[in-house]
Amino acid sequence: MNIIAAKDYQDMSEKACEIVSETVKSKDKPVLGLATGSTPEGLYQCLIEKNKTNEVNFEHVTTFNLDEYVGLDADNPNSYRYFMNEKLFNHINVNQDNTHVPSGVASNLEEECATYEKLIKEHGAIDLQILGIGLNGHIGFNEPGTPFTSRTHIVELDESTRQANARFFDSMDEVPTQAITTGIETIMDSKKIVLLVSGENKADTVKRLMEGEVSEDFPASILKEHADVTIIADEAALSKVDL
Ligand SMILES: N[C@@H]1[C@@H](O)[C@H](O)[C@@H](COP(=O)(O)O)O[C@@H]1O
Repeated sequence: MNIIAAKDYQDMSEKACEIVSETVKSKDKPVLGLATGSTPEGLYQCLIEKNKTNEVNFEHVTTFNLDEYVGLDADNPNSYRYFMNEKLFNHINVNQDNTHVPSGVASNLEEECATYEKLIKEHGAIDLQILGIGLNGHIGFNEPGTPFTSRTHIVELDESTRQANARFFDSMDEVPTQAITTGIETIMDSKKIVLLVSGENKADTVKRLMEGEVSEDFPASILKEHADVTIIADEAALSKVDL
């Protein structure tokens, strides 16, 4: 794993923005894997700026998001589709038809998982996958215990994950209990992975990622076995590790 130490959240976002921009510029039909959560918001803001100044063109870009809550549709402000439209897609020149987020309201969710996997395969592979990380080491919504061989599937969300994400909802009762997520193997199939981490509350998570063993108890640990992973973490997130 390649570690890039960033000064703060802004610096982390700008460094990630450079890598995404380079990937988009270097491919004819770039395929990006995108993440939600607070962590990549600064990256998306930076990409919007670069698109405005014509530095980066998203015309031929295809995107695949990692996950979606079961039961929330695109019009629900807490759905990840809504988040992506608001935070990125509505502000760049991407063809909306080429932006993919699993549907959490599909009538047959198992079928939706298989269709989503197939769609990714039809595009070859994800050139660059952006990841955040949950406090318990989850990537996408792959909670501890998820087999490393998993592909897109339905998950029961950990109580700790529901609590961590409750800040976006009016009450804990409204936080969905299930999600649809690309699997760990789906993520590992990406050609390049960039994991973003910011803030002191993730310092223990980063320490475990860097110093702990590879185990299904801590899903992100599998990233150590990928040939091209870069972690961009700010000083606060790195405060408990010796580099
Ligand atoms: N499914 C998402 C993850 O993809 C994300 O990485 C994680 C961390 O979110 P944040 O960046 O807000 O800490 O939250 C959610 O659970």
